Amino acid sequence: MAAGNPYTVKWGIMATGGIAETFCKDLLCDPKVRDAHDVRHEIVAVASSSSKKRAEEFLKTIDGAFDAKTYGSYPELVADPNIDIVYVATPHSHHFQNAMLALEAGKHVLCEKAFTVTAAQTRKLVETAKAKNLFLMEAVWTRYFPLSIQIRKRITSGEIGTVYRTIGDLSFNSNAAEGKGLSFADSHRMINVDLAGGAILDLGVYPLTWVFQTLYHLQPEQDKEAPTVVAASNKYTTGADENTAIICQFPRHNSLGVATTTLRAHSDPENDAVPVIRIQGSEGEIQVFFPAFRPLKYKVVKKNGESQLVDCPIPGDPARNGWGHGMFWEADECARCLRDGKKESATLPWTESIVIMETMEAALKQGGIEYPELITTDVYDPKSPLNTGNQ
Ligand SMILES: NC(=O)C1=CN([C@@H]2O[C@H](COP(=O)(O)OP(=O)(O)OC[C@H]3O[C@@H](n4cnc5c(N)ncnc54)[C@H](OP(=O)(O)O)[C@@H]3O)[C@@H](O)[C@H]2O)C=CC1
Ligand SMILES: O=C1OC[C@@H](O)[C@H](O)[C@H]1O
Repeated sequence: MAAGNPYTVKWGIMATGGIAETFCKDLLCDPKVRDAHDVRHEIVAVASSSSKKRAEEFLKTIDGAFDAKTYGSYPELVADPNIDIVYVATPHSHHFQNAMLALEAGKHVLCEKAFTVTAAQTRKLVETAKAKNLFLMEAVWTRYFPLSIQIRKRITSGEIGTVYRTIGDLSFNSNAAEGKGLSFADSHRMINVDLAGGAILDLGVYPLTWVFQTLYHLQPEQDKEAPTVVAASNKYTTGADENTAIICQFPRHNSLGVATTTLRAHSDPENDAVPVIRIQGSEGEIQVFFPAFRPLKYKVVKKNGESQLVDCPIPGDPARNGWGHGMFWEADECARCLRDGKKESATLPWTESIVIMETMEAALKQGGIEYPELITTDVYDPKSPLNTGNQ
């Protein structure tokens, strides 16, 4: 690749919901605005399981990629020879079947979080990507923020000493205005068990990401250990978890992680009054501020009380009305991995995604949360209603 000639990745977008829109608007931002000069992104195809028309409307919504192909089904999308990588933006319930559909069609995959509904499904995705020599990554975008990279480096430098505990929370007060219910309709993906709803899989994955990237990811490869998991959940009337606390004990490193998530209270009701993530070491701690999925600042507090507040703003593209959400950094990681022939990201290796999924599965089990066989099976079925658009 000639110097100055950025590597181009051609994206196929699977689904046209909220996060697909946000991700695509980020892909349309000029990489140079975030000082990325070695990669660029093109949206070459979009599919809606609803209709081709929905996919066409989606291009107007993102205000770009007007020459992208539009499809009315996911199988048509994955058959498009012009796509390098598919971005799976369906509910958690669909991730396994949809990501398998793309892998089996020979496409690299970036799949939204939570990766799958069970650990066996994640293991099957990894096994398939390995067998077909394809790139696969879970879209835990927060890991690729400059803020997260700085924090990982400051821990590794020993600045806060030995880290013994990471506490994290991601919660929203979603109580209904009247009565004791939640503000979501029972059919909403947040609480609908047919869509693998619940706090753990949608929100809990973020405090767990902070627990893992500080207590697991930074350990030497040979010393990494899956945690002992103790968890408890309160269930909503739909059967999904509405309130969960997860303890991760790492005996080999004498450390403990605590991840909490609820739909009944807000992490930080006074806005920036309290840190939502605390990474606590022998010489001090690093505090990250709300929200755990898209933090814009952190504070280093030394044992003697000295502190340093660090702002990490997300750059906006003036040519795109100042838009910039922060999902472009995970997209850049995918592009660099494809350019360099890597099949997994060193920032979130397959093994780590599997261990985190095993942790969430243990929490779901201990909380008595159950999901239907259609969305928990690890048997790929191209004719599954999750792939044909009938579920
Ligand atoms: N990284 C982040 O910050 C965020 C990540 N997410 C993740 O993204 C995923 C999607 O979330 P979000 O975009 O908010 O969800 P939406 O409900 O807004 O969109 C989901 C899309 O999936 C498709 N879909 C296919 N089958 C179904 C079905 N049976 N029920 C509902 N939708 C279906 C639809 O697109 P179509 O009709 O076009 O096929 C729908 O628009 C989740 O895994 C979530 O965890 C969500 C929000 C933020
Ligand atoms: O990933 C996410 O981040 C923000 C939340 O509002 C959303 O429900 C979740 O899926």
